[in-house]
Amino acid sequence: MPLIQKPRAKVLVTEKLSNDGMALLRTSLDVDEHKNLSPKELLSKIPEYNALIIRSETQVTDLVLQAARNLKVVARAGVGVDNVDVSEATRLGIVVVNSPSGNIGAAAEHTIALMMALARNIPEACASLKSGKWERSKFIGVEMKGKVLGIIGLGKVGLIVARLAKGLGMTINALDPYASLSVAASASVNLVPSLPELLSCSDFVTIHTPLIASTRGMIGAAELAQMKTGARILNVARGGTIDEDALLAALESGHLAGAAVDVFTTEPPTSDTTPGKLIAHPKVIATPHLGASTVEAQENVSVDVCEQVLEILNGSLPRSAVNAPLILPEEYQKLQPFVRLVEKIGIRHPPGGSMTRNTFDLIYQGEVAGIHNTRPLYAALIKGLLAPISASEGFNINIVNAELIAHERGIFVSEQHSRDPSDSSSYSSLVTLVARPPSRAPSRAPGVTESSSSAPQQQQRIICGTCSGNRPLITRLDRFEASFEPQGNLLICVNYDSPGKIGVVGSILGREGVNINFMIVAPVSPKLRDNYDEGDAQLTEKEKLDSTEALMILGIDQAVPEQATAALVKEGGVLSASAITL
Ligand SMILES: NC(=O)c1ccc[n+]([C@@H]2O[C@H](COP(=O)([O-])OP(=O)(O)OC[C@H]3O[C@@H](n4cnc5c(N)ncnc54)[C@H](O)[C@@H]3O)[C@@H](O)[C@H]2O)c1
Ligand SMILES: O=C(O)[C@H](O)COP(=O)(O)O
Repeated sequence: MPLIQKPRAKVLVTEKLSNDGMALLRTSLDVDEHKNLSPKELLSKIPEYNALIIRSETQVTDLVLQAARNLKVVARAGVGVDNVDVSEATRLGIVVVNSPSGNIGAAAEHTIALMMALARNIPEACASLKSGKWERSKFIGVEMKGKVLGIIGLGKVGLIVARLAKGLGMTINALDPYASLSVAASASVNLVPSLPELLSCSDFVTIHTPLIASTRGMIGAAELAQMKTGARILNVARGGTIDEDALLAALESGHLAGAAVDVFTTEPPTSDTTPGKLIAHPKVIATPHLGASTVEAQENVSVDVCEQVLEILNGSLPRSAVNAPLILPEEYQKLQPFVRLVEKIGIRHPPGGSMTRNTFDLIYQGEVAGIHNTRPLYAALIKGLLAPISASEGFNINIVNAELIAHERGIFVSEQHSRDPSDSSSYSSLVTLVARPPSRAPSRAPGVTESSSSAPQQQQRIICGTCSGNRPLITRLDRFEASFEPQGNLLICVNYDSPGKIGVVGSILGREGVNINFMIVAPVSPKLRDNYDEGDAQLTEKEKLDSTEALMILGIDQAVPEQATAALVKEGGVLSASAITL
C-alpha cells in the first residue's frame, strides 16, 4: 500500500529574512515568501498558513489573526511586537514569539554610531565635502568624554549602550522603574528617580523602551523643555515614544542642538507628514529603521525565530513567546506524558455526556506533584473539557489561551499538589480530576487528605490516571479501579458483576457488527467503597453484595453505533453504556 504522506506545514514570510533560518525551515516545511503585501492581500493569503514570519513592517491586526484559521504561530524576527495584536493572538491561542536578543548588540551599536555622528556632524560634513566644499570651521563638534548620557529604558539594548558609552568616558544616568539596582551598578549606571531629573542633567538622551501605553508620547513638549539647551536626543527604539511635532519645534527654536532618529510613527514616512519634515530638518540625522540591520543580527534573529517555528509546529513549547509562560525543556519533557493523560481525562469527563460541571479539583500526587509549573497540565485539562465544542466552534485551546477561555466559560480549576503518598503509593505519580457537584462546596477527594469538607459526596465524579513510561493509563473511574489506556474508540459499560455478562455483551456487539479488540473488567475497589460509594449508607450488607457493580471497558476498532449501546442496556441488562473516542 503506498504511504500517505502528511501534508507539510506552510509558512508565510512577509519581510526580508536571512537565509540561515529559511534554510532550516525548508527542510521540512513549505515556505512562501511574499514581500510588500497590502493588508488586503495578507488577509486573503493568511488562511492557508500555519506560521507567519514578520519583521517590523507587517501589521498583524486582529482581522488578520481572525482570518488565520490555521495559524499556530506569529514569529517576529526581532524584538518589538508592537505591530502584532498580541491580545487577539492570545485569545485565539496563537503563539507570538520573538527574538529577544538577536539584534540588541546591533541596535546598541547603531545608537552609539548615531550619537557620535550627531556630536561630530558627520553626515553634513560628508555631504558638504562631496558637494565640492571644504568647510572645516562649520563642522566643529563636541566630545563624548566627560558628557552625561541619560538612558530611558535600561533593558537589553539600554544596558549595552550604557557599557559602550562608559567606554567613551561618559557618565551614565538611567531611568527605568523595573531596572535591577545591582545590574545598573555593575555597569556603573546611576539610576535616577524621575524623568525631569534625567532630562535636566543630560547632554545626550537616548530612548530604549518598548512602545506601550505608558511610553507613547513619553517625551513631549514639556519634557523637551526640561532638557538642557544645546542637548541632543536619540530614538532607536520606537516611533511614538517622542512626540515628533514637539521635537521638530524644539529643534526649530534652537533649544536642542540635534536629534538622531531611526524609527518613526509612520514607516516609511512621506515628505508632507511630521516624520517627513523631521527627516528633512538640517539638525536631524535620520536612518530608515536600521538599528537591527547588520548581517550578524539578521542571521541571529532569523535562526532564532525559524527554530522556534519548527519547534512549535512540532508540538513543543516556545522558548521566547511573548504570550505564553516560559517552561524549561527538561521540565516540559517530564510533563509531556501527563499532558496527554490530563487532556484525555478532561475529554472523558463526564462519562459520555456533555460538560455539565464547571468546578474541578486537579490533584497531583507523587512525583508529578513535585513539578512546579503545571500550566501545560491545566491547559490540557481545559482543552479536554472543551474538546466537544472547540472543534465545532472553531477555536484552538492551548497554553496561550487556556486560562482566558476557562475564565470566559466560567470553568474553575483548583490545582492541588499533594505530597500525601496514600493513594499514589502503587504509582510513582497520580493525577486525579474531581468534578464537583454543581453549586456545592468543595468536597474531599478520596486519598487526598488535605482537601477537607463535610459536603455530601454522592454527586462528585472522579477520574484518576498515571503514566507508565510515556503511556497514559486511567486507573480509576469513579468507584471503579481500572487500568486501561485512554486511546481510540472505547465502550464503557456499568453492569452488575454477575456471571455471563461478558458473553451477553460480546454477542450483542457481534450481532451489531462491532468488533472488539480488547476487554477489561474493572471492579469496585473495596478500598474505594469505604471512602466513596453512592448512597451506601442506606444499603444493608446483603444489598451491598448483591448490588456490586463492575465496569466493562471494551476497545472497539470503529465508532460504536448508537443502536448497539441502546441494545446493550435494553437486552443485555447493562446498567449504562457509553461510547467515547479518545
Ligand atoms: N531600531 C531598531 O532596529 C531596534 C532594534 C532592536 C530593538 N529595538 C527597540 O528597542 C526597544 C528596547 O529593546 P530591548 O530589547 O532593550 O527591550 P527590553 O524589554 O529589554 O528593555 C526595555 C526596557 O524599558 C523599560 N521600560 C518600560 N517602560 C518604561 C518607562 N515608562 N520608563 C522607563 N523605562 C521603561 C523596561 O523596564 C525595560 O528594562 C524596543 O522598543 C525594541 O523594539 C529597536
Ligand atoms: O524591534 C526590533 O527588533 C527592531 O525594530 C528591528 O526591526 P526590523 O526587524 O524591522 O529591522
